[in-house]
Amino acid sequence: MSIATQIIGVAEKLDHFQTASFSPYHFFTSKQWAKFRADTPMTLTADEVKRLRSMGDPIDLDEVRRIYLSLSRLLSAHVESSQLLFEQRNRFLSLSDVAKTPFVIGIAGSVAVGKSTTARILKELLGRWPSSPKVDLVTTDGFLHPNAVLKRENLMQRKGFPESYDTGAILRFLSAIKAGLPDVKAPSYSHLVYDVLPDEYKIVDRPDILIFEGINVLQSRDLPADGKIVPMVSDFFDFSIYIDAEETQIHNWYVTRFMRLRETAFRDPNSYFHRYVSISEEEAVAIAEDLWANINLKNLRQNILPTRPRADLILRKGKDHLIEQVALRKL
Ligand SMILES: Nc1ncnc2c1ncn2[C@@H]1O[C@H](COP(=O)(O)OP(=O)(O)O)[C@@H](O)[C@H]1O
Ligand SMILES: CC(C)(COP(=O)(O)O)[C@@H](O)C(=O)NCCC(=O)O
Repeated sequence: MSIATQIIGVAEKLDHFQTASFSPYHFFTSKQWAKFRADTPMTLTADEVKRLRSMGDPIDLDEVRRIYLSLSRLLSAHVESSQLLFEQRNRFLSLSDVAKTPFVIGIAGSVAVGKSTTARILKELLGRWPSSPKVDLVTTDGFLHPNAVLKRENLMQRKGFPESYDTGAILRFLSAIKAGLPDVKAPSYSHLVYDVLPDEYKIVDRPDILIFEGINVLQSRDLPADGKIVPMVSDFFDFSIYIDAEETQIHNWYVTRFMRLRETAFRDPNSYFHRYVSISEEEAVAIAEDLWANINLKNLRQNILPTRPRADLILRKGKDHLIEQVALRKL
């Protein structure tokens, strides 16, 4: 057999591993996925969905019915079984008065892919299941280093890259949450001023579920030279979701959103991007293209997309932010 034929043979075998039977995931079309909602009642109204969606995301009640009812039903099954396991373990170990720890769901994906909308819809839906009346949502942008630090370290062009976050603070926050501590503080970020808000915190007080959303939540860490084992953010997750879409789609959503923000949020004189209101449309598109190509796309390719295989569930979007395929990790 020639070397070329052998190489093709190996390539075909590798390709075979990518097919469904060798994949660690079950794949569903959105139509198949929609059937799993069974008789889950729709607990949101069209107006609530409008209020929860981010700018430019056309999600409506049909999409919630198609995708999110099945998802909230599946997640609530996971929450209930982990609560049951918690009780059984306490009985087994004769432990009493053990603080209940929140079920933590991580949501990852590119800038502008629509993580915030998914997180807010899930928060509302999950909060209406009897097993999880209290659901909190925290985004990782609050854990970014303040602009003053990023400027000093020459990292303003690396906002969103692993080194722009205070990973130690994220790990301390999640450790406190998983220890069942009351009144844990999460720092806040403002997209308007494009910076962390000093002395503004969200208090997370022993929710049933914590949704932790951000581009970086499935990232691993380099092993430190001293050989000490450091936990990863995802070590604290009970379930993780990656929101996925073609690079060209996300690029389009990012630039379109930037141009719409120019008509709205950027008009506020406090907006970090206020100076882009008075420039020409062509110049503004060029700024958005530059931010996309030099920061967010690089980050997507280098640090975000490589984490996709670590997710328990991958929601794959097509055009108009509509979910076309759902991949669920086999148990
Ligand atoms: N410059 C900005 N000014 C105001 N709001 C913004 C700005 N950039 C992003 N946002 C809003 O912040 C939220 C988070 O955006 P992003 O981090 O890109 O994640 P995603 O689009 O995946 O939710 C979205 O609701 C978005 O509309
Ligand atoms: C703040 C972000 C890094 C998103 O962070 P996340 O909420 O995912 O932690 C992102 O919105 C951002 O500001 N990126 C830098 C380039 C830009 O201005 O688009």
